[in-house]
Amino acid sequence: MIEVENLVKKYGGHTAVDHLSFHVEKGQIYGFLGPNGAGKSTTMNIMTGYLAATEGSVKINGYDILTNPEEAKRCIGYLPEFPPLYPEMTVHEYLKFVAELKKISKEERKKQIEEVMDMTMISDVSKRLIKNLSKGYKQRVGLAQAILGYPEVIILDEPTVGLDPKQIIEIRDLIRRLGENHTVILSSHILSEVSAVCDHIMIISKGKLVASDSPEGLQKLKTGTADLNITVLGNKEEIQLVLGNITGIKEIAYIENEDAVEISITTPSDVDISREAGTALAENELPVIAMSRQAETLEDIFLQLTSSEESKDAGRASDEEENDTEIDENDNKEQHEEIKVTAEAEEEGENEDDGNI
Ligand SMILES: Nc1ncnc2c1ncn2[C@@H]1O[C@H](COP(=O)(O)OP(=O)(O)OP(=O)(O)O)[C@@H](O)[C@H]1O
Repeated sequence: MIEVENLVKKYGGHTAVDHLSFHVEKGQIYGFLGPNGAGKSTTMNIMTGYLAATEGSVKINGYDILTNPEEAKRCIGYLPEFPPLYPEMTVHEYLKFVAELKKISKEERKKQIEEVMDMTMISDVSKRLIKNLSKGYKQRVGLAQAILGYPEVIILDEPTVGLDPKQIIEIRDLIRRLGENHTVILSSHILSEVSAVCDHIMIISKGKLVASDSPEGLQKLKTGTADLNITVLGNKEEIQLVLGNITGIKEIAYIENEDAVEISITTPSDVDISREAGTALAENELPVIAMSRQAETLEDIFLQLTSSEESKDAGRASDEEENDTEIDENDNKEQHEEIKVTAEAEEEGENEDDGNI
């Protein structure tokens, strides 16, 4: 359904997307996960035809986004990180305008606008000016415009960013429902977000794909170990003798302080020796003054896969600003022109301007 091959995007001297390849199959929810600056928005902007790639290709249902943009774009609904909303329009006017841009037939338009407003729960604000809506409602309007025309693929860039917990749950539910009839790709820098809704997770770091699997498959990347840290009053030799009788320890290290010893123990994640170790040390009059156990989580895997790249990213923004090119503006030109041509959206209904929602 979507084939991304060897995608590269360079901003001046900086490579934001670095030979990225992946395929997206029909009818699944995909999560594009990566820390800030990993290249998620850039990739989505290229996939949706907002931005030109430096190298590589994107095919949507067999249509190349560069050479067959109209056919390819018809298959996609896109909610960018900053949705192109028109603050002076009412919600209904805006959706009507988008429906026209998407060339939805006049007969279909009214029905579809009502359906998407219903799905995104914005019918009650249809006559409000967009500028007076809260962030959560604006996001829903952005989603509604992406769904209009019922494209096969819906691409959502950080759809829950800036929303409150209740709104996040509502948007997640909506994404799950969308996943029943559409292929959905969403980006996020929060692991819990993608694991909550996605069938498949692609982890991107510094423009490269570092993992691609189901949430269950990613669990298998765990090293399968747990760390137990114990601080004991006593001497190292005595402690070594006591702990030497306990089975299940993979690795053990001791740091001697003045009158205490800090012990770091690694065990398989399904082996918990904390009770046995605590009891044995106490029975041998070796008081335990601190103990903590930590099993590896999916977060740890995400951090391991991405953190080595992150420090290199620090401070890059300023260099990039200097090197920035005009490419983006030119890429967006086509869209702006398209909007200008059809910007005579008809007035409909009253512009109720009665406060924030
Ligand atoms: N127009 C631009 N000019 C120069 N550098 C850019 C431009 N747009 C993005 N970048 C850089 O490219 C890299 C990838 O940015 P991108 O916005 O795609 O990342 P992201 O994963 O979506 O991050 P975020 O979650 O913060 O939006 C970053 O280092 C960013 O600073």
